[in-house]
Amino acid sequence: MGQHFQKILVVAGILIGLLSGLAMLVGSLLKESIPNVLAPAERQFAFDYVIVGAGTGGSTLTSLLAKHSNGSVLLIEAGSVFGLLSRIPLLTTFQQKGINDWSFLSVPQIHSSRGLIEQRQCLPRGKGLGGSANLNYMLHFDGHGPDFDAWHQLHNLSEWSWAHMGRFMAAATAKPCDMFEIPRGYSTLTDALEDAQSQFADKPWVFRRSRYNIKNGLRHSVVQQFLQPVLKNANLRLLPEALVKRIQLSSGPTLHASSVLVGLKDGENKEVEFSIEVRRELILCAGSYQTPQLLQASGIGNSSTLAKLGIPVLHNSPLVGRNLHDHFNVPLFVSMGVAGPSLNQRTLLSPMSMLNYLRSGTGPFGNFGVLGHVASHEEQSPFGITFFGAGAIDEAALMSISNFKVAAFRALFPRYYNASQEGFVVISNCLQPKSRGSVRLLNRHMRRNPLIDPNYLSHDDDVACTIAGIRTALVTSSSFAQLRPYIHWPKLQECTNFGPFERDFLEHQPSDQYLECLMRHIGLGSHHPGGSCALGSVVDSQLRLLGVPNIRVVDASVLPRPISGNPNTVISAIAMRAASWILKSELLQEGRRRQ
Ligand SMILES: Cc1cc2nc3c(=O)[nH]c(=O)nc-3n(C[C@H](O)[C@H](O)[C@H](O)COP(=O)(O)OP(=O)(O)OC[C@H]3O[C@@H](n4cnc5c(N)ncnc54)[C@H](O)[C@@H]3O)c2cc1C
Repeated sequence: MGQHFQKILVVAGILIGLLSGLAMLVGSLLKESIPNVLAPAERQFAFDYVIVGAGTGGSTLTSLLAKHSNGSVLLIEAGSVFGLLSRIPLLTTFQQKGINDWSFLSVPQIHSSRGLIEQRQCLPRGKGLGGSANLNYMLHFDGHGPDFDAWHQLHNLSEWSWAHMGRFMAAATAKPCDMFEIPRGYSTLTDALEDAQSQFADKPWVFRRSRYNIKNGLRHSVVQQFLQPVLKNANLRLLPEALVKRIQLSSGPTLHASSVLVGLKDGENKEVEFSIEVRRELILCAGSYQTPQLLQASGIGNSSTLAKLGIPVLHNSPLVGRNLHDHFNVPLFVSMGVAGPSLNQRTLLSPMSMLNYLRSGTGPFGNFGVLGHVASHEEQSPFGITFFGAGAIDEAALMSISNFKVAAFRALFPRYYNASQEGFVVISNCLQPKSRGSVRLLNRHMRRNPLIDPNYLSHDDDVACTIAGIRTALVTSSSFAQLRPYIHWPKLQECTNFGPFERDFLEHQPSDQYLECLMRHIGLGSHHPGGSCALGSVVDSQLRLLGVPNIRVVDASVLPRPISGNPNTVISAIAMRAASWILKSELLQEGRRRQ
């Protein structure tokens, strides 16, 4: 039944894709071809700004430099364009493990992931224009002021306080008409969340219905918001399907990046390499895994680690690749005794669902199914709870993107075989996890994946904080009673020592030991990695690499601590902040030249 359901989803997706493709005008497809591609004859040119990676950070930054700078800009991206599938919100997970996903796997985890094959987590990352912003679940988060103030307090980074960053967040946020918000009354689950908001008004909890980067039923990512409008600007060139393999440094008055070595595959799949000269700045936007990979492969990192790998050290920067952080999610399935409607075969195959999507971009195909969130920002245990309105979870589809072992998947979703099930998934996490991992190299070849160790749950406080989220008891509160919910506490063989008996699951909350065991078996990474070239330790307060100031890092790797929510818009805001400094320094230089 599971595979049958997946086929139905794929067929429905293809149908909708074809029809909406036609309806959206052939023009939207034509836009997919990339203008201003760097011609072979232009490879000898020097560029004022060379930007590596066209993801969230890279696309946002490129748009501002292409618009406002007097210099030339080259954007180098390892992938090409994303297809139409990336734009249909509900079908976005079908891109994972495809050509637009780097499809990384973590190293085997020590403290978690015991229900996953080889204890390894899937770590999807977008590849192509838009990067992970075109692979992500499109959820928007307005930012949380105290996150930025904490950077300021802990690292003395006053330029990053909320007083400075608030307006950049506002500028990075799409206009309300370019977003989609789950409306009131969308389903019985959203009704229950509204009721819970009043019932728990005395708690320091923030309730919000999901807001998405979706416009007219289609993903509206940094590509549409920022990159597309500048693609034809005369000062911009793009180099797609090109991998930056090495940064070359020169000494001179100060140590600086002078060029990058680029590799691309020719028609016969042979590697062609050439160098591109950097005149002013090299800006790394390759994301939390590949920015530290590229730096280390180039000889910029911890000197003793690099020496052990036989990589000549160009610059000792001991903390490159350290401090990697990510949220860690614990999903629990809740079946309901009433109609949601939740995401299941019946809803998806209803002619009204398809009609609504084709007519107005609304209905279940027009969002990703996450309906709302609850966040508690208490200092001790800041936790988040996400409500994903899916009743029927397709086994083959989820297993392929989660790396679950069959037994773990079936314990988590015991009704996996019922494609018409009504229900939802409650996902708890710690908003400020303290566990820290690393990005290291196996060797210096950029076409080899780096060794990524998120080191989930290595800090015990993360366990306690996540348990606080699971124990909020929202689902068992009277606000949810109308749904006739039943929490399916997973009956994992490995956790039976801690698990209560069958009756106790109904009557009591399971013990902390059981919840911890569960978490260490079935918890999944959130795909929010950050911190591997952190502000204050690898880059200075203006994101310049300490010791090599004409290299700037503008992506999630600069986040010193996790973001208390979804990070995408924050990364765009960081890119805007970086652009303001770059443009200001241009103005200053010009002023000096004129004097
Ligand atoms: C499955 C998934 C779901 C998510 N859901 C959400 C969500 O709902 N809401 C939210 O806010 N966030 C979400 N995120 C997180 C968010 O999308 C990322 O945090 C954000 O996009 C990271 O931006 P970035 O600029 O750091 O890196 P990326 O966007 O990953 O960009 C890096 C780019 O660099 C390119 N690149 C890498 N190495 C090289 C090289 N050597 N040479 C040339 N190019 C290179 C890559 O191909 C890529 O395009 C999700 C992420 C994933 C993967």
